[in-house]
Amino acid sequence: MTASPRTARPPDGGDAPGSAVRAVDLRKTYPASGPRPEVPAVQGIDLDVPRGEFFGLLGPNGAGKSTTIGMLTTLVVPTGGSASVCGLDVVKDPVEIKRRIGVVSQNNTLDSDLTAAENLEFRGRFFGLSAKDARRRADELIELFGLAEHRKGNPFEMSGGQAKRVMICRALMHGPEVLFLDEPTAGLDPQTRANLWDVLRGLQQGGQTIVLTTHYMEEAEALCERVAVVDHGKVLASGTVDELKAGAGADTVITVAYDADAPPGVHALADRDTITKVEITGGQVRVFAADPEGVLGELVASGAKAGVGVTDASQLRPSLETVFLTLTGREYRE
Ligand SMILES: Nc1ncnc2c1ncn2[C@@H]1O[C@H](COP(=O)(O)OP(=O)(O)OP(=O)(O)O)[C@@H](O)[C@H]1O
Repeated sequence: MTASPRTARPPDGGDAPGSAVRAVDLRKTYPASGPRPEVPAVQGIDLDVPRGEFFGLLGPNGAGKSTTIGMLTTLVVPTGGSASVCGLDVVKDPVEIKRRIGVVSQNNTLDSDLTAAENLEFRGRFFGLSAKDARRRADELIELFGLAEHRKGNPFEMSGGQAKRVMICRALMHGPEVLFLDEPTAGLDPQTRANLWDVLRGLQQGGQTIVLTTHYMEEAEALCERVAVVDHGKVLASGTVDELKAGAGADTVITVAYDADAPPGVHALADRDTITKVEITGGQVRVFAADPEGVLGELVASGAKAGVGVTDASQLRPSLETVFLTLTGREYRE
């Protein structure tokens, strides 16, 4: 399916120059509450998303992605730095920004008293469309998103994927300049996720600027033109997926777990030109290699020579996962 709602471009209808989203040293510290200390959820994030781009904030749970999206969509008040959306300041112009953006949150926030179509029409009316225009726009989106069979359905009796499509339609009712999606495919099965990816790709091909958060590496790789990798409230690296892979995560990462301390032979690997680094933690050895040929075999052979068995082994080719490993020294956990 190719979704390209007509009104999803900037209001001037063209390739408006400039940023759709900008953040400079953006910060949010949630205050202490009772025994809970304050939480520095976002600790100085810089972003610059041009119009028309598909941009992703990628990071594990708790990295600060939702808080960042919350500030950009004016729901969370920053405690430091600044941010603008469509050239408008998120603190000074929240009402005007809300007119210019669409937001799809993680949870189903559709109105259970209304059908799918009524949810859309209600949103259209809220944004000032006449009843006739709201119905026409809702029909158009329902058709585009393959929801015709569900137009009279209750949004809480639909599958997760169908409800998410209705939420995306609702967010598009007023032709927003920027569409924000917070973890749009979290909890969906792989087939439904792939279908939603097609929907989102179609939207972007129609000119829609999209900012999404995800903790799925493969989602960011599949959809985003540029990605910011976030962890502990900070951007660790940003760029196109290829740039990121060619930079921090250019190596293949070979990890071997032994059933005892790493055998002495593995230290020698670090001297080789094609090996960037070797990390040894107890019985685990992780080798970052520009050329991985033969490395895994050598790690197994070193173990056998020292009478140490291998309990686990993996080899990751350069990907966002190796980028994350290289940047943080930690494996990426969803
Ligand atoms: N309202 C709040 N009050 C206090 N702490 C919060 C609040 N909202 C989030 N946090 C904390 O801020 C940190 C960042 O959370 P945030 O939800 O922004 O991360 P995330 O990357 O979106 O993770 P997830 O995908 O799990 O939502 C976490 O430690 C979280 O517990």
